[in-house]
Amino acid sequence: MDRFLIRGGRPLKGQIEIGGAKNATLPIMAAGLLTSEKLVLKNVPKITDIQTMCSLLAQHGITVEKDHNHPHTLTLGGEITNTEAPYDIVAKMRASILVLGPLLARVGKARVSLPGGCAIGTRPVDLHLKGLEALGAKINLDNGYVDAQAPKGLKGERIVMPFVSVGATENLVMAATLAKGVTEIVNAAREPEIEDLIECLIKMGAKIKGIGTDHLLIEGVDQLHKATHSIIPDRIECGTYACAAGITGGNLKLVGGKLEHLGSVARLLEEAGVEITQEKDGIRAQRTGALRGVDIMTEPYPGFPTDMQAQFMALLSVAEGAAMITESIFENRFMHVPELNRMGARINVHGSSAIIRGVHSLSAAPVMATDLRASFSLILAGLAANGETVLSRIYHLDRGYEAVEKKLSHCGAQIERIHS
Ligand SMILES: CC(=O)N[C@H]1[C@@H](OP(=O)(O)OP(=O)(O)OC[C@H]2O[C@@H](n3ccc(=O)[nH]c3=O)[C@H](O)[C@@H]2O)O[C@H](CO)[C@@H](O)[C@@H]1O
Ligand SMILES: C=C(OP(=O)(O)O)C(=O)O
Repeated sequence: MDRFLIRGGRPLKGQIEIGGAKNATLPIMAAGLLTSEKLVLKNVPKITDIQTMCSLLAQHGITVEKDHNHPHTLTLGGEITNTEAPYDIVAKMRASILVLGPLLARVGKARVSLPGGCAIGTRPVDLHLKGLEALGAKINLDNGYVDAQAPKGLKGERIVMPFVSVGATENLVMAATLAKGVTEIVNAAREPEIEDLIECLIKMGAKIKGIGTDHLLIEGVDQLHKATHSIIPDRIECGTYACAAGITGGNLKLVGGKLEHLGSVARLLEEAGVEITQEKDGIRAQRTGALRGVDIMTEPYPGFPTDMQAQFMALLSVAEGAAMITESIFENRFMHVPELNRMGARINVHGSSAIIRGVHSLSAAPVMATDLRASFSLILAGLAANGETVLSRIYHLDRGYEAVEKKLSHCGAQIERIHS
């Protein structure tokens, strides 16, 4: 298992290219199941979650062509020959559940392994299943699989989501594109990644109104067709590197980053002492003075994203004063706390809130990654700490961040991947 060796204490300066958003690419690749015509995707990040989605689509009969001259372009196409999403692939990546809606809509059946929980929470998929049932699917759970059937096709319906779910909204929007009649989704998630999915579906011929709002109207069509789409920049990768500039007292240009997608992350970075400015081709993140403690609550977009919580906690661990982070989305997303504390942070967890008392400096230690964003919070701590930090289990990180060591080294960090 690979590890990172980080020698901290150097301010990061320079430019980092922000890649395409993982959480937009995954549902958009699943949307490739909605047509047999070619879907050309540009700005696709080179990360292991995308490889996993390629394997899953291949399992369903979809070919995924890579373009060696354009390593961030994928072309999807072909007929669905198999409707089973097996446990061994779904267990690697929960977003595999996103093939359920498209398979049902296109061929009227799907058998998808239940994803189960993961390090950050139990993460049920009941809203996905109830929504698809409302569209007319018959769903049974057997032997750990969702067995879904809609032999006569899906039918548009009004669905009121009891709370906001990104994945359920995506599954239902995709399913509704080929349903008969109109589907209305009330209290839909409105993350930029959902807007990107909808933009792509519209290019494929879908009829969707309400883009960017929590109220979507989808008029089903008979079929979708070929399209070319470029994935939006990853706002979480962008926010993560902005935290790297902040925690090291550096100055980074985040090429391709979009302020409009950062939303409350930009405001809270500013309040914490990291200046964020939109430039012509990206965002500049620069620490201008001391870091200050700020209080944060994770919420659905446009609120503060749970996917930035761990990285912000690392930043606040060396800020002046106290801060409180409340995690309202996932019940177990503080696994990085004991590891940060082993590096000298002073963080106490009380239920869904963590109190962070800022310390003057962190010290290097061997630490272990527990999930994707927790991994990066430990890299941030390692970049700020004195001495050598060794971060193990970085396969979590490789799920969602492309070429981390290259991007950071280019800006003056000392970080090395140790293969073992
Ligand atoms: C691939 C992808 O895009 N992943 C993102 C997506 O995950 P994901 O789509 O899994 O997250 P959801 O928005 O669905 O989850 C939000 C909350 O709702 C709960 N829930 C969800 C569905 C359901 O059927 N029942 C239920 O109870 C979840 O357990 C969680 O507590 O949004 C999360 C919240 O912004 C992000 O952290 C993930 O990075
Ligand atoms: C939690 C995340 O991803 P996933 O939903 O794929 O586990 C994430 O991107 O931080």
